[in-house]
Amino acid sequence: MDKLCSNNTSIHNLSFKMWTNLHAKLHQTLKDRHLLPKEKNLLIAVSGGQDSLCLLKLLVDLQSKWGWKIAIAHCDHGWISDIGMAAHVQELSENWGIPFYLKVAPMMKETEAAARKWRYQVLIEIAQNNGFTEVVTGHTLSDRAETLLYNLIRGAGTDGLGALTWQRSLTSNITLVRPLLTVSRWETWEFCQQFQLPIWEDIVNANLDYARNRIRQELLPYLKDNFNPQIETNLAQTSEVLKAESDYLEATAKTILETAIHADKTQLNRLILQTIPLALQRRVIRQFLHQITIRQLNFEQIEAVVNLINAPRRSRTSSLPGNMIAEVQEDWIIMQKST
Ligand SMILES: Nc1ncnc2c1ncn2[C@@H]1O[C@H](COP(=O)(O)OP(=O)(O)OP(=O)(O)O)[C@@H](O)[C@H]1O
Repeated sequence: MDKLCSNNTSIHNLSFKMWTNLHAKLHQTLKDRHLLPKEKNLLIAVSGGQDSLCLLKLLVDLQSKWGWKIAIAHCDHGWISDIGMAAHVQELSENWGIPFYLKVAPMMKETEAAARKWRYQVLIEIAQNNGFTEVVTGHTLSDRAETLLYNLIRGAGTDGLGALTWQRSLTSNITLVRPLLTVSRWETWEFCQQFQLPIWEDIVNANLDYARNRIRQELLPYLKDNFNPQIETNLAQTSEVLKAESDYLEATAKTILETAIHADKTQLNRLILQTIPLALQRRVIRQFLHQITIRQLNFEQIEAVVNLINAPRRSRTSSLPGNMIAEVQEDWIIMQKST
């Protein structure tokens, strides 16, 4: 279901146009990072929670300075816990006189991951069908810190630790933008209180069965109280640094892979790989294996192939996903089906 509602009646909440530190901070971030250029068509993803409401109010207040066209998108996952949420966001958009797009999931999404995947799909669809070039979300500095901890605990490498980025391409002409990555959840809450924004309390956020909620409500407060009051900011900054480093290493590895790979795409030249540092060897091997469609690799499997770079002739790995093995033949590491 796809629905557009627009209403240009009184914009009662928006008449209160006070300029706060958060307005100034966002305005400066947008100028410094060129995140949302002037005159763009912005589709703001609003769940109804404090972060996306804060984002919405800030962008609406900055709209006249930047000349954007703004609309709201809400995705209804069909969960019982979300009953009333879509109507709440729709009412807000009507009161504020902002065009509103609603998508309702045809079938209830069973997991958080499935819901997220569907959400991005439908946000792209709405943007594509209605000429929006930027999809904007309310992810905060606190989300960034939580994502870093979540991925660290799961054993992610540098790429996973720098996962939540300021922007990324959703399609060739639609960009996902997260302008609140230097704003904490505490700041968005205070802002919502100040402007009496009608926050929708998502009861799923209170469910401690979810690892993310335990990180937010138990682990981070513990680390804050017992280790470092600035932990959220520090983790978010670490994530920012790691993102730049992993981008650089990935791009360098890609260039090396292009010179080391054989024309038949199944062999890698060991002499070239022997001259580069271990950090790059691992990335070249991983990119190579991804290219030949071996994707779900664990640490040991990548290390087994990396070890072949300096191994004696005829060495080989044990079986890798996809029933493949890697074997040394002269100066080459060769991928083949295991027999
Ligand atoms: N049901 C929804 N409809 C529209 N936008 C949403 C919805 N849920 C979340 N969003 C957008 O995504 C942002 C992040 O929300 P949340 O942290 O709950 O999602 P997440 O699944 O953890 O994020 P990610 O997409 O990075 O995994 C919100 O600030 C909002 O902009």
